[in-house]
Amino acid sequence: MTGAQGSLPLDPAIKPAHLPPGVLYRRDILSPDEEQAIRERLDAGEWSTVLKRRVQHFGYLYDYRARAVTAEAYLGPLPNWLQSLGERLCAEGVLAAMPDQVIANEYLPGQGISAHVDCIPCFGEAIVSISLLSPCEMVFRERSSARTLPLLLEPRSCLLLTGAGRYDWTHEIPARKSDFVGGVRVERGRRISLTFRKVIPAAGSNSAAMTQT
Ligand SMILES: O=C(O)CCC(=O)C(=O)O
Ligand SMILES: [Fe+2]
Repeated sequence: MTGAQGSLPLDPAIKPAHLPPGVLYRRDILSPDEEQAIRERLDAGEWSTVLKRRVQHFGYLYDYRARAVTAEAYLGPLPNWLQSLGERLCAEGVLAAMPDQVIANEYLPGQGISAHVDCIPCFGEAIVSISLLSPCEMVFRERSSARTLPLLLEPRSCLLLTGAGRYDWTHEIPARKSDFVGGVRVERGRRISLTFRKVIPAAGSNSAAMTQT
């Protein structure tokens, strides 16, 4: 456990019973101005098209095929703006340790990410995803049962995965153009997420039982 869990204020609208254990959700970690500044920075950078969705990797390159982060994958320190965001996550008690790897994911309406557990030997326990621009639903599935829990990720919100929510539940973003939330259809637009992780040194390849997209 990170020890950070207790200090992250839970969003009062999201009851803990509606989230897997170890998963915390918080709105408005970014201001609308910061959100736009991040979008501009990313769009000024180079989006990779190796996957169906576009991605940018910072700190370390994650090898989706080998499911590994090797020492050769080191790209250099996080750029200042991501370093500052990582420091803010630590200062606000979301993360206990500075992240050193960030992946920006872009999802156009109809795009998603299939059910997976983030690479266990590659990354530490705490994983944070910050959402930008458009809402979309994330679905958690308990690996030992058929239980599923949906969570609407709103723009500028922050999601923390630790403990069972990190290891014993998969998470996915269904590839849809809209989501039904509380009986209301919510259209998706272009969404960007920033996922913050800490690389485990000399990480090997992941176990065959895991999927990482
Ligand atoms: O887009 C997100 O919020 C989640 C991304 C994700 O699960 C991942 O990169 O492993
Ligand atoms: Fe993930």
